Amino acid sequence: MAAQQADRGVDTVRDREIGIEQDHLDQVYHRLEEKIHEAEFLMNDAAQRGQVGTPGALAERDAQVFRAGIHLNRLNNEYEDFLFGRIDLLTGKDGKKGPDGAYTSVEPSEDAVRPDNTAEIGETLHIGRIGVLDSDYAPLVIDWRAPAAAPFYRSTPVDPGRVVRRRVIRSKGRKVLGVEDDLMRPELKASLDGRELAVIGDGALMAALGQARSHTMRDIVSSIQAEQDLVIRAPANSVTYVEGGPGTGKTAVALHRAAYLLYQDRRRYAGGILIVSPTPLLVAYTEGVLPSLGEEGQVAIRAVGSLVDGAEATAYDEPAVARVKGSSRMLKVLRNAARGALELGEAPERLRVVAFGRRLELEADELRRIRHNVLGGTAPVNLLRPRARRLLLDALYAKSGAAGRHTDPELAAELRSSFDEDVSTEDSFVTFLDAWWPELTPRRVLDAMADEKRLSRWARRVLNQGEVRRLARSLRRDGLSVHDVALLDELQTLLGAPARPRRKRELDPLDQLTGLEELMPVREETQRERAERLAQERTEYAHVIVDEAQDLTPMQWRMVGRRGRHATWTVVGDPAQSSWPLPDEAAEARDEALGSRPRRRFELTVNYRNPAEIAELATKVLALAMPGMEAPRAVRSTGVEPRFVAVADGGDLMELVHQEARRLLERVDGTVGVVVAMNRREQAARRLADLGDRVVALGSLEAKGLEYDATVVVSPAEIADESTAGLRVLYVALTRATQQLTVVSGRRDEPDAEGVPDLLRD
Ligand SMILES: Nc1ncnc2c1ncn2[C@@H]1O[C@H](COP(=O)(O)OP(=O)(O)OP(=O)(O)O)[C@@H](O)[C@H]1O
Repeated sequence: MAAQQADRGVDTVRDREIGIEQDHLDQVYHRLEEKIHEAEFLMNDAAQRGQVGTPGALAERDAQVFRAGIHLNRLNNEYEDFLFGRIDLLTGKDGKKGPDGAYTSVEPSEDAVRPDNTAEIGETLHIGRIGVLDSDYAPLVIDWRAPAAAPFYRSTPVDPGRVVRRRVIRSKGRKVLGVEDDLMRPELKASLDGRELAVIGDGALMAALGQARSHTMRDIVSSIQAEQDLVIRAPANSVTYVEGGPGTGKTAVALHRAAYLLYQDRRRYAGGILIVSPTPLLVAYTEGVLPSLGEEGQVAIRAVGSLVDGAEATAYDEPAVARVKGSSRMLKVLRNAARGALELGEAPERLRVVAFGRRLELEADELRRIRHNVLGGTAPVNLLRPRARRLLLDALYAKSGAAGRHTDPELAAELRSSFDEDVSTEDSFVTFLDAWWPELTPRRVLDAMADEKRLSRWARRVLNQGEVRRLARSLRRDGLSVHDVALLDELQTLLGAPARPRRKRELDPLDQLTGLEELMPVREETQRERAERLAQERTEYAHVIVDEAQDLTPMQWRMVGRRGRHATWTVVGDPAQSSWPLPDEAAEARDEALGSRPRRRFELTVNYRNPAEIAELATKVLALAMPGMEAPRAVRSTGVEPRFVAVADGGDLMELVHQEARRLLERVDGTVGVVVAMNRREQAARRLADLGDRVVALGSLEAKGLEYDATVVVSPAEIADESTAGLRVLYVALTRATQQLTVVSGRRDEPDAEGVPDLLRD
């Protein structure tokens, strides 16, 4: 107690500054409560006068209620930092104000700084998750995405603009917990309200980076760095292409960009942003970030194995199979399969009908010719069925001898149409057509490819016998693999949509009255259901964000490309982390998906995740995997070197892994990830289950994009030897930890006396 009091005494400046921010936050909440009362009043008023109001007036009123409701919702969610930033600015060059009530000038006026290097703060802005105006329309909080908030992220001591002090405010619910300041113009003696500007703390970024990790990603809204901000706010009219090493914030930036785009042009992007993520684990890890930025239900985050309706693929193929399934060579095989699968209908050899009192027959070779003729173009197979039906009728009619019976065209046409009607309603014809030109589904064709003989025919001169055998075998397995999903999507295009019964939509009577189902917070369930329905029905998006883009195979690029044919794009990735072995082929498919839109390239260069000690070790693998490629610069160091342990002769590798995971659990507060080669993941999960849910066992391909306080990387050699891209996969595994890394080696790793495996020695 005494110590606490002493601390308080020392910290009077800090306390005073926290008090100032607390007063401001109180004002913000007070204002929001006022808005909510206003909204409630309006709501009652609207209810009372609902009978006489026009739908338009009701909509406007309800929209206001909705906006107030959203504020309330967000406040009630007790975000740790509803209000998180503040900038103190010099007076601007001109006196113009933007729509958010802040001055627009980026540069200080000429007389903002006096010759003796003193200055007055001309404007103070608070930055938060949403904008709030006071009753005189002066800004109490600026939305982080508004132009006026950009200097909070962009200003640096080298290029400070008008910013003198940049402050990060930490709060929980309605209580301000702390402040951290950065001075952008340390040479100035600036004052505010007659008092010298105080500077507290030593940087919010480091505080954020040092925090323990949980199973969900946090937003970085209070500490976005300048090079990241450039990407987040890049204009959306083209392709924003971002490369950066592990931990440079690519995923974080991609998610914040989605929120930014919605803020910029909600009408255009609402419900129409798709984020493609490599694994369901990464989806689960990241999906809380957008709600924490106030964006819920507007953006679809999908794993690449769940992009096709109804598919939830999580299984991985062995590398040799994945390599075939992902390759654009599959395109030819699938084309052949989509057409060849017509034989699955098992139609009789001949078609026999009776018309105009005569038996008419088409023989096998005639039928073959007709089918060949119908399939001549590139149209989807299912959509060719009417044409097939017509050509069959033509051939039968020709045989009937009726063609020359009338010279009068009208009579001839009448005869023909009565022939067509007779024949096409005849049971034998209907049954034959169903079997001869069956309606095909992608799943049915994919299943048909599991037959090795058939597949070998469809893959002639494209795949070799070994590839055919492995591919057919993998398709005989139960359930879909991640790579199968792109094949299904391709088949869907080749076959054309089968006629789907339209899903019945339950109508809410209020929806019909006002069209406000999106706006009413009280019917949140309906809103979410609607978003879900829209997401399911949607096949194209206004903006597509691809995370870990280096991993998309050519076939996956085609699938993703189809969802953004008219979209603008943000593509983030790191070639050094690619698990796809043929980068040139993927680049070609990517370029096709992105089309000829101009590209704006960005590079992220700072590693915010790994301490320098871990980054340095990973760089050794980078040098082997991608000689000449530069690693990002680690922003901090912990003084804790990676640890190496090797299993003793006759020892049990998983036992040692268990021991090491337990050791790390005691050393960190958050999560421990154990990364093993793919074929060990079930074994590892079983063995580590007793350590509780802070420990996660992962196959090497599942580690993509994730991070943990500490990681155990098990047998680098096993991971590196898994596939031809194995070294890059190992690089991913080694770059997941924010604090500590342990490398466990088996015999195959040829560890030296210190336990350092061959692959990680100098
Ligand atoms: N400006 C920032 N402020 C605070 N934390 C940050 C910032 N930028 C990145 N981080 C943190 O660094 C970590 C890595 O970020 P992220 O996962 O987005 O990187 P990445 O480039 O996608 O990495 P990888 O390529 O390895 O998947 C995350 O914990 C993220 O929150």
